[in-house]
Amino acid sequence: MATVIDGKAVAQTIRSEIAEEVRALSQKYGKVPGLAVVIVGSRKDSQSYVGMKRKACAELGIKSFDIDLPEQVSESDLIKQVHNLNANPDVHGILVQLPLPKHINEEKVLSEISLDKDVDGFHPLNIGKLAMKDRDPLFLPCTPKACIELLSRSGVSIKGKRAVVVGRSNIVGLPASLLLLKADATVTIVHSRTPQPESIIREADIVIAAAGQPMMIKGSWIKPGAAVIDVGTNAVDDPTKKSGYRLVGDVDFAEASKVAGWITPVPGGVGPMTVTMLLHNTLEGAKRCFEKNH
Ligand SMILES: Nc1nc(=O)c2c([nH]1)NC[C@@H]1CN(c3ccc(C(=O)N[C@@H](CCC(=O)O)C(=O)O)cc3)C=[N+]21
Repeated sequence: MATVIDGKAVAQTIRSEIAEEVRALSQKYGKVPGLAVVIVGSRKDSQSYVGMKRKACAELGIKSFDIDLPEQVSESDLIKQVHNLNANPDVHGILVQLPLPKHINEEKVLSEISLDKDVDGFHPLNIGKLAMKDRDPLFLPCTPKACIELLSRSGVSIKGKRAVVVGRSNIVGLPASLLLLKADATVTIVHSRTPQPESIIREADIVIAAAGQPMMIKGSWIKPGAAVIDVGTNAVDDPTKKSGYRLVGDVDFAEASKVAGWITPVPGGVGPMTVTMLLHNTLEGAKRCFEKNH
């Protein structure tokens, strides 16, 4: 039976560490870290994620700046908001919740975020640095950073291991594979056009599942003893729930947990850690800013 990695508990531990550092900064400089969370439109999932982020800020003593824009906002008005936040000295991190409405060019908006406030790590330059040897981006993208942190806090070493990332999205699969590579794993990415992904996944000591396909990874696909990090957050219909749905990962947890050495659950695995890494990035950004101006 696998050790189930309790993402909520690890996140809580890190959150108390962050809260402690926020108190220390506030004593030393008389200022607290600030995070701007920008949301466009009213997608229910985005509203819920943004709500979690703002609530977590409040709990840790980080000041949150809430920018809520209508679905029809123009690209140039959104960029104006980003420029305002870039210029605001009380804001140390800027997050533009994705996905954006179709009429807005996502890459263009993300490129306007000041590099030293890019707490999502989505600025093309930060991603470029992530892809290069011996270059360090100012911020690591939150979900990939959450995956690595969960492995290291569970005592799973990465160096020399075979890692397979399932999915190649800009926000998870691709940066996660780059981070694993930086940590000296031998990395393979499998995706929707890979024939027989199971035969490749079976060779992995570390699996990061980020395909967005409910329970696609079966227990028989997992190498015995492997570490399985499940990034999937898929809502599936469940009439027994008051909400009418429940969240499942990309991994068939019931099967895989019998084979794996470590596994993260959904919910309660990577999700709470993603938000925590955002807060951690905000703290880092604020620290760099306070030290520079001191
Ligand atoms: N600019 C930007 N940055 C992001 O980091 C970003 C984004 N856009 N767009 C959407 C994705 C998704 N995402 C999640 C965050 C927390 C949970 C999370 O905490 N999930 C809980 C469950 C929450 C529930 O019950 O609904 C859990 O897994 O336990 C999940 C998903 C961040 N994203």
